[in-house]
Amino acid sequence: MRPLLPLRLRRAAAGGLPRCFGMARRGGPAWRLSIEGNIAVGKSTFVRLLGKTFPEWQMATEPVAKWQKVQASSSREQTSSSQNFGNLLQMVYQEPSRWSYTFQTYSCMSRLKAQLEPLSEKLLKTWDPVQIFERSVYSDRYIFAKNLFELGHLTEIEWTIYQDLHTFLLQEFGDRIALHGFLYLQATPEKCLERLHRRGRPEEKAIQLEYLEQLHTQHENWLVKKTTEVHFENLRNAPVFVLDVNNDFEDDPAEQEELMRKVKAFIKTL
Ligand SMILES: Nc1ncnc2c1ncn2[C@@H]1O[C@H](COP(=O)(O)OP(=O)(O)O)[C@@H](O)[C@H]1O
Ligand SMILES: Nc1nc2c(ncn2[C@H]2C[C@H](O)[C@@H](COP(=O)(O)O)O2)c(=O)[nH]1
Repeated sequence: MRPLLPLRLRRAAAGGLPRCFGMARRGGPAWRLSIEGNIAVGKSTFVRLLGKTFPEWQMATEPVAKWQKVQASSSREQTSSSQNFGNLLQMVYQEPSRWSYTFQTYSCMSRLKAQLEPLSEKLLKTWDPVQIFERSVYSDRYIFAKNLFELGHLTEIEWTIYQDLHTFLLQEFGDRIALHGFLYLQATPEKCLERLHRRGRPEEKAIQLEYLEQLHTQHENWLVKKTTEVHFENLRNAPVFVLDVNNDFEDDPAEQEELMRKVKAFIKTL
């Protein structure tokens, strides 16, 4: 593991003034936060609310549609009718032992690409730019891949190769993919199951409460209890802000305002 400067100093070295100097600035390095949380806890809904409240911020949503329709990369020569290789999300739920390694490789790559996206023109003109990511390369490993290994859907050799690849890629990309903090949307597994049923994504029909309980425990161990062994210094020290989203805030403007106020206050502490 390469030694890293504390994030504030790295931001300063990269040309932007860290907030501890108390000055807003335009176009400097952005604050980069990931929204984490269980399946159907409300991450996409929350990201939409952030987008509405802070239209100048840049949002990277989780590329679920890409996992539902895997296609060859567009950088190669393309015909107008791109070939569809299948619904990997459905495949991993139907046959987890066969498809978990493939899924984690693909999801990790898509998260890596999202975290490498440059700042948009709009964000470059913004005072105190903020980039929001729906999940991260870290939840890929410390929530999903870890859980699939513990369930026996990733073999020892697959888990070893995945971790080796993950560590290598994250070290290679270093600061370019660094995050300054995490917003953990927390709700009971029962509440998540209720919302999952309400959303009605066909691939998720067979998900049982037990799976959401396992993922809930993985989130708590990583982000709250900090008992998950992590392999990146900057991750160990990254601030985590826990937001209780058990309440139905979708139709409650006061609750929405309070949540947005908390996010702004969290960013001020970074
Ligand atoms: N706070 C909330 N209160 C009530 N319903 C919610 C809330 N957040 C999300 N939902 C609903 O729950 C379902 C899952 O939300 P979604 O944002 O897609 O979750 P995620 O992105 O975490 O998987 C959607 O039908 C959404 O409308
Ligand atoms: N096996 C994995 N499944 C994953 C991963 N990331 C997301 N998912 C699944 C969970 C949901 O069914 C769907 C979208 O997630 P939301 O929580 O946004 O609804 O994709 C993963 O890394 N591995």
